[in-house]
Amino acid sequence: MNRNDTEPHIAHVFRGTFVHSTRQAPVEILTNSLLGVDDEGKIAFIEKDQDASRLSKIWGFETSKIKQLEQYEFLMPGMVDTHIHASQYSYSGTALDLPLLEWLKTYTFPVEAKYKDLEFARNIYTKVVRRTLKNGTTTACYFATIHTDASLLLGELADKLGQRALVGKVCMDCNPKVPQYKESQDECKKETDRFIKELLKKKYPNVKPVVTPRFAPSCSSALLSQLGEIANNNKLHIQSHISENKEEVDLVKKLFPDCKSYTDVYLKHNLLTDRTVMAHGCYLTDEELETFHETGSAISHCPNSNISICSGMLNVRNVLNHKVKLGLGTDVAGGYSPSMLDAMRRTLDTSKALTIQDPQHQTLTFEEVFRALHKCVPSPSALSLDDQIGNFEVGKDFDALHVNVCVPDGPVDVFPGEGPEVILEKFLNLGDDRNISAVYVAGRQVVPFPETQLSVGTF
Ligand SMILES: O=c1[nH]c(=O)c2nc[nH]c2[nH]1
Ligand SMILES: [Zn+2]
Repeated sequence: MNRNDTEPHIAHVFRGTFVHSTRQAPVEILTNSLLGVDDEGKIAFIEKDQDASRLSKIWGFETSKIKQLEQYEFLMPGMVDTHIHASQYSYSGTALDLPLLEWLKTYTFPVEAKYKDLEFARNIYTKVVRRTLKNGTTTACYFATIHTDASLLLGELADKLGQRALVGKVCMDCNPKVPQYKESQDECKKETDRFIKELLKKKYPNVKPVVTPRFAPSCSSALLSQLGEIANNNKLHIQSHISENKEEVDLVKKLFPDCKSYTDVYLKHNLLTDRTVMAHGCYLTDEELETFHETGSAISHCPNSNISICSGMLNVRNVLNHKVKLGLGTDVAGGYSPSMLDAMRRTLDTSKALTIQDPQHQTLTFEEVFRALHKCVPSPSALSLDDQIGNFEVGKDFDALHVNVCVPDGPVDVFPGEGPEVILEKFLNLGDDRNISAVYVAGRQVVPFPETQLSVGTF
């Protein structure tokens, strides 16, 4: 068959093992298969077929260009961090000794205030995008700070380094404990409008704005309403925090006495939509989870943070039983690790801790958590990007990790007779960035970093 010049051409063909989630199965492993990516970065074919010459004729590629994956190598979809504070990356791994509200006042707000300085912002934002990409995060849902220009810079860096991202300029007009770190309601509205307009004007293919009220305690009711209106008028994503710790839940009750729950605060301000991602949710009641289900809003489970600053333990099984969309988040820097593999492990640990407390609790399986790593079907994904990413279906963007479980001096040992299921489980439980040989976003190889990007910032 002759292919028309206007049709996409094949940019990459891989042969070997591909692991992903489908509507039917949380883990599907295809061995001895071929996966082709076109020059628009989309998956052109994935076939369990040794007949490369037939496919090469149909698609017009040379079989000599096929990249062969070896015994301990596989491709899996890129991981999606549904909640990460790019602005807190500089102190990740430290400052984990206070509960949420004290932690915000003591560590977080003073650091975030520094992002007025664009050179400071450039250095940290470059590092967080690179670190997360290297660890296999192909999509990140970022909180920046209240500063519009630094938030735009984060979008520019994600685009340049090749990460898919939702970027949020943080909105907060109440901060009695650190009053110098906030804006007026009017500034929040104007700056959010400017942020959205300028970011969209850049036409970055994979970087979009997300409307970001920090959380109910730092926003007036008037600001929440305005942000709901902006998000709904422009069909934008929304991100915030909800029910992370008990003191915060009590504070919200006092601040919003007319709302029957924390969820009701966001519902009343039109902030719960099928493009909303709320982080934590440890103390949501069944009734609140029903509201999440009805509105199509998602929860970002951030287990490292939940444990590190002693916030609580989200019962993910209960969330799934309510058919609420669920993603995983690192929540750097309340969570100390920027790695989504860590988020997966902490998710399993928390689920097991809940089973220790209550043997009736149905522990999550590693397969279920694997699905949550890249937000796949059956329910629309936490970030509602399912038609575009999440697995290796034909037509989706090729966001993928090339994993090699057996690298010299790596963290994983393999033994004879171990098949792809074992190799996958070992990578998920024991692997790290040394096992991620390459990262692709929309077909573009973004890790290893190109030589031109090897030098980073000044400090
Ligand atoms: O873990 C968190 N990190 C934050 O920065 C934050 N702000 C409000 N609530 C929060 N929770
Ligand atoms: Zn957070």
